[in-house]
Amino acid sequence: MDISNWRTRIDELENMIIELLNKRAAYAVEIGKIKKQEGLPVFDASREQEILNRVAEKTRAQNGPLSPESMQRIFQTIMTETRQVEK
Ligand SMILES: O=C(O)C(=O)C[C@]1(C(=O)O)C=C[C@@H](O)C=C1
Repeated sequence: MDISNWRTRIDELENMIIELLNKRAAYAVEIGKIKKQEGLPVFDASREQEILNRVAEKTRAQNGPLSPESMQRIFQTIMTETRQVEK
């Protein structure tokens, strides 16, 4: 396969990732509404740590090519941005 074929595949995956990230954020918006009703803070350090641990574990099990640390950085950014839509 040539570069342009691989890029087409990447483009397709990006569309899926965008859709999934927006779906994830939409669920978080619902969590944000409940937190507001219950007077809870948006930031939940223990939940974020739990996600980061699971992300590293799953990435390790898949054997890369992304490292567990790299995947954790990606998910940390996702959660930081998600907090913004919950406000
Ligand atoms: O699970 C929650 O409580 C959320 O608000 C969602 C979420 C996330 O993006 O996964 C976002 C902010 C919190 O700090 C923890 C997790």
